[in-house]
Amino acid sequence: MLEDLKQEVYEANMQLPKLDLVTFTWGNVSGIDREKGLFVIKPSGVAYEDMQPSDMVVVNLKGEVVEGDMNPSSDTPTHTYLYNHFKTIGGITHTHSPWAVSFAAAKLDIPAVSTTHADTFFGDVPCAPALTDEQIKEGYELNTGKVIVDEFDKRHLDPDAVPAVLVSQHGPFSWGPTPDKSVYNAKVLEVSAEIAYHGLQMTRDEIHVPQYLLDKHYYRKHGKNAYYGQDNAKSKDHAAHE
Ligand SMILES: O=C(CO)[C@@H](O)[C@H](O)COP(=O)(O)O
Repeated sequence: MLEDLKQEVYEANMQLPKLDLVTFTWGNVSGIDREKGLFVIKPSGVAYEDMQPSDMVVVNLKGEVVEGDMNPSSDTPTHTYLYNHFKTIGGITHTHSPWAVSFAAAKLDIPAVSTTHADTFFGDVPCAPALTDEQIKEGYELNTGKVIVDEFDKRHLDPDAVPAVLVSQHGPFSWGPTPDKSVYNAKVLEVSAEIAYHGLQMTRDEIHVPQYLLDKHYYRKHGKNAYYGQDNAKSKDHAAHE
């Protein structure tokens, strides 16, 4: 079942060590077949060099394993929650990449301070709040997903415009239309976090990129303005400035 998707998710997971995004097994990538309502995720705790496409685990949107001999990633409840609530995404990556985790440890958003960031993320990448004791008792991974979605709802953020988040004291989750794209976004996030950290250390000045730059990059990437639909007069006005 889903052999092509297993191959695609396997190859995306193999990128994590190659891109220096993981230590040991501290990362996972999944991909979804929306028509079948099933997603594929790497097995938990298996070294990347020992992993095979056939080891990938197939999970339904209730988070139940429907095929696979190994346990799915321990972050499967979070992937499940995100696929159920962010309907446009096709792949999710989670890592413990150190620069992004440093901002998560400090409970800080990653500020948009460079075009490196703005080319991929339309604005600051939010840090979702730490889970309460009750949420942890209810189920850490499940509530990690809920905390992410609640934070995006609270900030009125479009997950396609900002395809990543930090979970306090845990680390980054990124997503995209494909597993491969979610890994790309994870790497851009890590590089952006390192740039932001150094920029913030070097000056007390305001270093956010100007809003028009975020708008411009979003327009170039999505062919529409973040705040306006295609048919809005302002978007034509905005396009005139491209
Ligand atoms: O933070 C944690 C565990 O505490 C997880 O993110 C694991 O690091 C992911 O490992 P897999 O279960 O995917 O192998």
